Amino acid sequence: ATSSSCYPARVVPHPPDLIKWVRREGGFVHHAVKIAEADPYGLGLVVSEEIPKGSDLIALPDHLPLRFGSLESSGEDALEPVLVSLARQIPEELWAMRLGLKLLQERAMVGSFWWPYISNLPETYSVPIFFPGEDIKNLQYAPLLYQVNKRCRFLLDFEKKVKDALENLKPDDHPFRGQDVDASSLGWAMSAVSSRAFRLYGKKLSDGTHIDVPMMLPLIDMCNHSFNPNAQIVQEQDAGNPKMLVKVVAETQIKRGDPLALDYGCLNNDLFLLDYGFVIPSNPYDCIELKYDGALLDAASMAAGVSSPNFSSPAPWQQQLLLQLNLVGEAPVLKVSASFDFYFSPFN
Ligand SMILES: C[S@@+](CC[C@H](N)C(=O)[O-])C[C@H]1O[C@@H](n2cnc3c(N)ncnc32)[C@H](O)[C@@H]1O
Repeated sequence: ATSSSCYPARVVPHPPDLIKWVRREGGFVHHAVKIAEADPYGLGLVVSEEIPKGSDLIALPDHLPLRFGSLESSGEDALEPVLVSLARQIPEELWAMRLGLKLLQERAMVGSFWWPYISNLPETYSVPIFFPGEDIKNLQYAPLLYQVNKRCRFLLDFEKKVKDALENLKPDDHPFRGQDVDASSLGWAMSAVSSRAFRLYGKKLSDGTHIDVPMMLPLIDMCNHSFNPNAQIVQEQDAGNPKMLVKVVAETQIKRGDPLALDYGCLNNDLFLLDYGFVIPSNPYDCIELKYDGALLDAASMAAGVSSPNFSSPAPWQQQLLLQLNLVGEAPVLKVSASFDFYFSPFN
């Protein structure tokens, strides 16, 4: 993923100017903020003059973020029943697919309000669900392979559910305007969301709290990631106006020509690769999961020519040590952070 540095094609070859669209829709974009090629990260935002710390860089009024909407709502923002029923079949951990359904619906709709945004999205994503089979195998690391396979299986199953749900619908009731939706378009939508959406405060509840809502933030999502960001997302509520304004504010002074960078979160490289299609060299949040699998270790030892390895029936003192190291027992997984020097050999 780190080596896939080519400029990503967009949904259409010459999409409309996103900055103009945001301004026309009542948003604010600092005059020095520009979209530019940010090799090797695709497109990005850069500044054309020095910007002081604390300056507003972008502000989006409440109607610009793309959200899924409430599954329970029956008001004017009510979703089509078929979309609600499909969304309910998506496991919580794959929340990106839910918002992905809305994205596909808007992509299929002629004259969609979000077309200027959607047409600027990358046409393809470098996430592992799109890797050729051989490359998936070459990931080698079991916990990551498990997640990739789970996502691929989900997409194939979900394709069938979507096709069944749409089979006998009248054209007017069809959420994707009669367009075919398959595992590949579902994967595109899920990846577009997982690599670009932010979880922000949704509407205020009656008890004053907010629920987290994933949303796609036009233009703001052109910012690439850094663990040393120079910008951050801020949500503001005007007095007397329940609607939220989502802003990007300069967290440091930004020099002319610098890219704008947001921190996507304290994620390990598995999550970066699965959701965003890139990894961070020397990621301080990276970790690996170890699991003691006696049978597998015996097989590997025999293949390596070790005589009577006996990993699957450790002596009581060895069993005790394995328990202490959390390598066997109730939760037999040991997470090891990449930032620590690690040396482990239970039988030495
Ligand atoms: C929210 S989008 C940012 C805009 C994106 N570069 C574009 O062309 O539309 C996130 C995507 O940008 C790229 N990206 C962002 N930060 C990166 C980084 N630090 N290293 C490599 N790729 C990065 C990855 O392709 C990621 O999925």
